[in-house]
Amino acid sequence: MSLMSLHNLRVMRDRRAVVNEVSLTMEAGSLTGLIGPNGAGKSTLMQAALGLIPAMGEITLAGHALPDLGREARARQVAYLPQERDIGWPISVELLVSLGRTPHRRGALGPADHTAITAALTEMDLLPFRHRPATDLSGGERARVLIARALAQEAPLLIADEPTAGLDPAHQIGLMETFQRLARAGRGVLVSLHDLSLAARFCDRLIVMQDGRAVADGPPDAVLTAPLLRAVYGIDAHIARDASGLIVTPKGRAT
Ligand SMILES: Nc1ncnc2c1ncn2[C@@H]1O[C@H](COP(=O)(O)OP(=O)(O)OP(=O)(O)O)[C@@H](O)[C@H]1O
Repeated sequence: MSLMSLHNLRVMRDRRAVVNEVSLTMEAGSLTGLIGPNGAGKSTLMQAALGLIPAMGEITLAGHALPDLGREARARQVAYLPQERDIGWPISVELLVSLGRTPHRRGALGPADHTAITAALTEMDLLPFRHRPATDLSGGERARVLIARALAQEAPLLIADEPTAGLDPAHQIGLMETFQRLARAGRGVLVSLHDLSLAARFCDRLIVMQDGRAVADGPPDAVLTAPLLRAVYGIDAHIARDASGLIVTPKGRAT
């Protein structure tokens, strides 16, 4: 059974289809990158798949039609990292990460909750910050706190919208390694990215969006070709390969 399945998903904004008849499935064990230019519809697709905005089409989570699942059941099935990195209140890093456990508990935090919170803080390199107000951290550190909250949720599917934005190179690579580990442990991860080399190196599947449509879907080697990059992004790119995978370097705008 797939973790998530979208069939003919369509989202209208100002009478324009910004997600247009997209069908896809997310399987356990897959780290899937969602790529495409600004405005292609990546964030809208993610929000619609989670039921956060109105959409037409069918959305299934773990075999259940999305409308049949309550908020908690959805949150046990899928964790979401939005593109916005706002943290509204000066609560501690640890307390904020503990909110990821909300769908799993009725009362006080139990041993499984504490284990998940500590694991998420460790994974995101945040143990030294755990007692600090989350609002006092740098932009990249705050991003890691919100990622840790999503990891603490321990949902079978993680949907992350540009999670590497604002992270330094070491933490970008560390985060993609975390996602890769989660996928290898049997979870599904859908992540939108603008760094094509990161996408190529770590994802086992790439879905390319352009003008609301999914125009390519497959392994990075098959998807990231010079003609596709020219057609979708309007760039000429140098595509090379080393031991770690494809390296995609934009050279300039296509003429
Ligand atoms: N609330 C809204 N009202 C009207 N149009 C919107 C709204 N939100 C998004 N859009 C439009 O929908 C389209 C898709 O936006 P979306 O945020 O999904 O793109 P994206 O692929 O995530 O882009 P980016 O890479 O810049 O984050 C864009 O043209 C955007 O202007």
